[in-house]
Amino acid sequence: MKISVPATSANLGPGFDSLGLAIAMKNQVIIRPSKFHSVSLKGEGANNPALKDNNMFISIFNDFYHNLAVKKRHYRFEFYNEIPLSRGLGSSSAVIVSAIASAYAIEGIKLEKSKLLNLALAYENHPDNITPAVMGGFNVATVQENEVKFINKSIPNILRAVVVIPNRPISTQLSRKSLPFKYSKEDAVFNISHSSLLTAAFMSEDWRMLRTASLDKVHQKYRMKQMPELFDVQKTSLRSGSLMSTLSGSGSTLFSICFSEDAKKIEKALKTKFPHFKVFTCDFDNSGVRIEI
Ligand SMILES: Nc1ncnc2c1ncn2[C@@H]1O[C@H](COP(=O)(O)OP(=O)(O)OP(=O)(O)O)[C@@H](O)[C@H]1O
Ligand SMILES: N[C@@H](CCO)C(=O)O
Repeated sequence: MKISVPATSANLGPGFDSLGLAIAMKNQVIIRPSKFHSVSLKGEGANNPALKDNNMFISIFNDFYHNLAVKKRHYRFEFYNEIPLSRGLGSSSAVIVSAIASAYAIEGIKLEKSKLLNLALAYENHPDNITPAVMGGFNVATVQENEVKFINKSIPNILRAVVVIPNRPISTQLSRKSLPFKYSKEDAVFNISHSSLLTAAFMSEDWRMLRTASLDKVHQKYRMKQMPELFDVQKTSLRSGSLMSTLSGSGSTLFSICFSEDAKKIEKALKTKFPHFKVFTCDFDNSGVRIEI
């Protein structure tokens, strides 16, 4: 059995804890019955001992498998990870979603995507990464009475993502602590109006509106101070033709959207100016989690 889950970029500027989309970069796990439990890791995190000894996937998988399995079996888990850890590309959401989906699929129990999403919420209480990880595409989501309420839309292939991944991680937990406890009414109104405009721009495919709509006063400036070079990455991307450029999730990745024909030019400008960062262009993912039995 093979499960794959896409990387995700959350917030998209003003949509803190609410907006997110999926890109065509994924983590995959192949699970086979085996005489003993065993784990192999390739790609991102392969040299991280914590992922071998105390793997978040295995612990979440076990939470579900022990309740669902009629007859417990051993498995070999082969992980092929493209999503870097703690860089704001939804690595934790991908693990949560794939672990829950795997436990159900291995027992042959059908799991609706909406139920998977609500189960994932117990492990990550903001829905902006888990929703695109499950659904793919662009998503607006909120949580009401422990349920994710969301609207999803596919992203057309006239657009591409340009991704800049710094060589240092930022932990989501620590990054959230750097944010203010209170905001002024002006900042709240600024983000509500921009987040609404951004959502309307995605729904109506008014891509020229993204540059204005993606401005934010709630989180980016506080977080990007930890890595001031990111302000320069953002400026360079916008000057080179991006439609929008925002901190991805809690960072440290800077995420830009552009018309497909502009992607190479923007990628080149960023690579030239920031040779120590990983820069690449990428398609969007409109499918979300995939299970192949
Ligand atoms: N492939 C993986 N296998 C096992 N655990 C992982 C894997 N990827 C991430 N994790 C777990 O998730 C943690 C990273 O979560 P964190 O929320 O800080 O970053 P992120 O999800 O990449 O960023 P963001 O939420 O801003 O998009 C890691 O420290 C590790 O515990
Ligand atoms: N909305 C979350 C995304 C990262 O998990 C944040 O900004 O902290």
